[in-house]
Amino acid sequence: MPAKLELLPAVDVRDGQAVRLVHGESGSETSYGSPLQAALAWQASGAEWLHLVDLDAAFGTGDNRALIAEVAGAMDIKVELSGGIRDDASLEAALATGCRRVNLGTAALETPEWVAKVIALYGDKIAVGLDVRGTTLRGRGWTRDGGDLYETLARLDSEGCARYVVTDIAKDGTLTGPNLELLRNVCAATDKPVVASGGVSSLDDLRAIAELVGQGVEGAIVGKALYAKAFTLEEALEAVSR
Ligand SMILES: O=C(O)c1ccccc1NCC(=O)[C@H](O)[C@H](O)COP(=O)(O)O
Repeated sequence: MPAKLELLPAVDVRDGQAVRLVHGESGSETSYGSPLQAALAWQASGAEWLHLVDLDAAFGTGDNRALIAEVAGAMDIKVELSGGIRDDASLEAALATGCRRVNLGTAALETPEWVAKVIALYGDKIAVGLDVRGTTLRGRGWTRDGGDLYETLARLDSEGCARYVVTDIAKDGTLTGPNLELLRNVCAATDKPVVASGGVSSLDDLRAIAELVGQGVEGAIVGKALYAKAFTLEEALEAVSR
């Protein structure tokens, strides 16, 4: 029997606040208060993972490094850390938070040699975020084109990348449902586990993603739907339990 789908509630941090964006666009923020309170609430609701994003570091508008370290340090659950991790210093700071793994995005597009090096050094502590519009990757906080999804995926696979976090930017923060076709296509192109991100709006969306576990989907990140109270995390965990 395939494993159950892992759920990763999201805490995206901008200017010290937990926020959700629409299509990842800077300026489209809705604020949801303290990132630490949000993370503690997801943990108390039974989450096994937290997806924690430093949006300022992703956009190059500063960083929330101290706050991110405080939130990650307060968690008993596994943390996946994303946003602006592009060189040795930012990677070391991210790993020093005690997070279970980091997502590299822009670096995989702009400094492939460095990414190959850290994949070899850190193994499954490194995931790569494949953030796409259509099949074109986007970097620098999703603001710049960065090449073809499937060419980059083949390169990263050949370098031993352990896992991919796949986001359809057109869906992200919109509550319009995940891009299941994209997930199926990426799973068909790699043997490595895939974490789905962007667009989850309902328990049925989560059940539909869970149907793809046998094809290689390991987890689903859920942001806006939880903050908008479309369902509770407890309901979501129950919906994907087997
Ligand atoms: O992860 C990043 O580095 C990032 C960079 C720029 C804009 C957004 C970014 N991440 C957003 C997320 O990871 C969301 O939390 C996630 O896709 C949840 O989406 P949704 O369920 O649609 O709110």
